[in-house]
Amino acid sequence: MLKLFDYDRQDVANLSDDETAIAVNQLNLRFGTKHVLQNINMRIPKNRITALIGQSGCGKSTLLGSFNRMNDLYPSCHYDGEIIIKGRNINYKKENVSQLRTQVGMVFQRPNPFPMSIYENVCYGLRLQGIKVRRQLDDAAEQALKEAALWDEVKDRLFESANTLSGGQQQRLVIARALALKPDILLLDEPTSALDPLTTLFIEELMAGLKKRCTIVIVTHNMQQAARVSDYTAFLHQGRLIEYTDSDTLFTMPEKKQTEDYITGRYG
Ligand SMILES: Nc1ncnc2c1ncn2[C@@H]1O[C@H](COP(=O)(O)OP(=O)(O)OP(=O)(O)O)[C@@H](O)[C@H]1O
Repeated sequence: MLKLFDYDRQDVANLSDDETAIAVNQLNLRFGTKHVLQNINMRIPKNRITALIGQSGCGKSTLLGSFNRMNDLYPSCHYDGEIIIKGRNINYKKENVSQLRTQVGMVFQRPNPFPMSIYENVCYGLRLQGIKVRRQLDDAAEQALKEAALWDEVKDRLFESANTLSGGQQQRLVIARALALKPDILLLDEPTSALDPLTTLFIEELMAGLKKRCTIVIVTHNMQQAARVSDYTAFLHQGRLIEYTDSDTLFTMPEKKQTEDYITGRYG
């Protein structure tokens, strides 16, 4: 299978702190009495793409949302264990969650541009940070739109409503909005499942380029996509991390029978 990007294969079981973007230690998460993530331990490497795969309901999105405390939005959610990002345990009660979410950006399945212009969408987070200087906003918007491979398509219509863009353009706009804040980590929750195959490939190529500047974690139901774009893949089953290794090994020589059953389509 053709990989979009070559990489030096690292052993994710033995990453040093310097090589690690996210270290998860003994993470347990419950919604009410439902134990959704069970004793998760993993290290996600910096500047690589890591895919989370598994059957519907196995906890992929919940694990992804743990990396920027999205699950805090649900009052029934309780968790313990550590998630270390840049030396800080982000599960610490006093963590500054809005600052965390600028460092750890998130893009969802359905493109969700705000009902405002293309330009204002990209500048939204910067304005919240208090940046007012027009030149600074212009430069940041241009850079983020270029990084999201959207600049050429929108540079002459920056002040039109974001709703006039196609679905694929809207998803790249949402990526640009996150990139404008210079995140260290980008979380993508099924970012292409609402897009056509060509647009999907375009976004996959974009991801391969983006990992030079940030760490990417992606939830996907599409195993071809995981095999194509990710350097590492974690397979979850009923809230447990069953197998986590480089994607070539996971998709060609999985160690666990449950992984093999899933990737060969025997269940899920
Ligand atoms: N806010 C919530 N309140 C209660 N239960 C929840 C909540 N969010 C998720 N769950 C439950 O937690 C479990 C894991 O859900 P999650 O969305 O993480 O799975 P997933 O693997 O991402 O599934 P899918 O592939 O279908 O999106 C499911 O049983 C789900 O019903």
